Amino acid sequence: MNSTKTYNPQQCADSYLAQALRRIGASEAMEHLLQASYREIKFELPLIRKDGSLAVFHGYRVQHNHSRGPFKGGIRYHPSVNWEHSHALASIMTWKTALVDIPFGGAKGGIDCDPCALSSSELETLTKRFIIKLGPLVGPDQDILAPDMGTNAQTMAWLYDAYSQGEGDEPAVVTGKPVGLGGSYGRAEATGRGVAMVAAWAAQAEKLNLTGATVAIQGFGNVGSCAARFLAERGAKVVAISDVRGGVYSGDGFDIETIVHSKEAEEKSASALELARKGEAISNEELLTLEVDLLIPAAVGGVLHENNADQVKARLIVEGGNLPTTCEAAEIFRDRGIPVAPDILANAGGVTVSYFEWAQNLQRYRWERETVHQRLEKTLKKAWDNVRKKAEEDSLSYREAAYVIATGRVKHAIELRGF
Ligand SMILES: NC(=O)C1=CN([C@@H]2O[C@H](COP(=O)(O)OP(=O)(O)OC[C@H]3O[C@@H](n4cnc5c(N)ncnc54)[C@H](OP(=O)(O)O)[C@@H]3O)[C@@H](O)[C@H]2O)C=CC1
Ligand SMILES: O=C(O)CCC(=O)C(=O)O
Repeated sequence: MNSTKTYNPQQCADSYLAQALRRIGASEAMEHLLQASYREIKFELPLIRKDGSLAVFHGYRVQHNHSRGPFKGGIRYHPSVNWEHSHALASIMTWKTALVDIPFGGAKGGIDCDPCALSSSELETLTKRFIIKLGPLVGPDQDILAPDMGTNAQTMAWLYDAYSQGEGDEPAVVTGKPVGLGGSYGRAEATGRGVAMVAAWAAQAEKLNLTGATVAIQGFGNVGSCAARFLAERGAKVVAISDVRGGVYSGDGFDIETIVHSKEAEEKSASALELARKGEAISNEELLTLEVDLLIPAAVGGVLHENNADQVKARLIVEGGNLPTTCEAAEIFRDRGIPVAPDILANAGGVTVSYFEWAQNLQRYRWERETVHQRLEKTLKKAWDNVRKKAEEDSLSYREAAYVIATGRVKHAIELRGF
């Protein structure tokens, strides 16, 4: 579905970084420092499968930068997880937390497994071993874990439990936990909620009326489905959705609430696509080039690349997923005048509410749901206003402006701390 053979997430992240550092006048030595990770951890994860066979998976955690606060970022369970992906995703966490101005650095990692092919008890064992192997390198003041692709609130509960066995009860080591176990109201849907907010502000800036605007969303997991719900609430018409198997299209728009809240979906006995039965089958590649107002890639990286960017017909792209656009495609969109709200802004709602969860855990005090929503909106709006202003003042794309702001803040923090 994408140019995975040529997609190099690290090259992509480094290229966005290098452009920004040139703009802020950083030295080559500073560029080297900001590209490199602080620490990279890789380990074997043996697992005796239900049938008695031995499987060996690999765990990764890349701690990229902690100049502005403890390392922070998600854990991904997907066969594609490797050092290269973890490093690229960790570095963009550093820029994301800096852009929304929360007191964290950046990290990422995960396990190279297909979670759908493992039983719940196998996943629990693997997850608990993962955090035990990380030992003292994680903790509420060291590195705070969170969900990403293939992981969820249950995974976070297992991580919390395993960490607390050795360290005493410590919910702040991981965010995105179930609300009944120290999780924050609003974290589960925060990323998609933030995507919808940024989409609304960007649409307004680009003179695109969101009411009745057509939307195509690639990936209908946590981020994609929540973005769909909140955009539908704002009057947009979600005409295409997809999962790993492919997509569905309906010119009339899908009833997102029904799909998301249907009994089958909750029981996970049917995919979103099976539930959207009235749709016409399309491929994931076709979804990206539909004639829509708004395109939201909310699955894997590198799906918008040099071979399809010319065919994209959307008027606005909002990056729900991480690194969905290669640097070549970003240039094509820039030349074609298609605005892109970049991942480090558009999907920063998740880590923002993770910060709120961490703060609540440290205070041992739960905030009201409304407080979380209001503070999320305030944080993202400030970041959006800064990005828009910088883009206008310096004739930059939204991504270029976001990187200039974020990298400038991290560089400043490093300089203040000293070497
Ligand atoms: N969860 C979060 O809070 C945050 C997530 N993100 C990013 O958002 C993206 C999605 O994450 P999230 O929603 O949490 O993950 P989920 O695992 O909840 O959902 C992923 C979705 O993408 C689909 N998918 C997987 N592979 C492909 C593919 N090759 N082509 C098309 N669709 C595919 C999955 O289909 P199926 O279910 O059939 O496998 C599923 O619908 C990732 O890039 C992640 O890094 C960013 C910020 C925060
Ligand atoms: O909530 C978090 O801490 C991190 C979420 C994440 O992994 C991301 O923003 O890509």
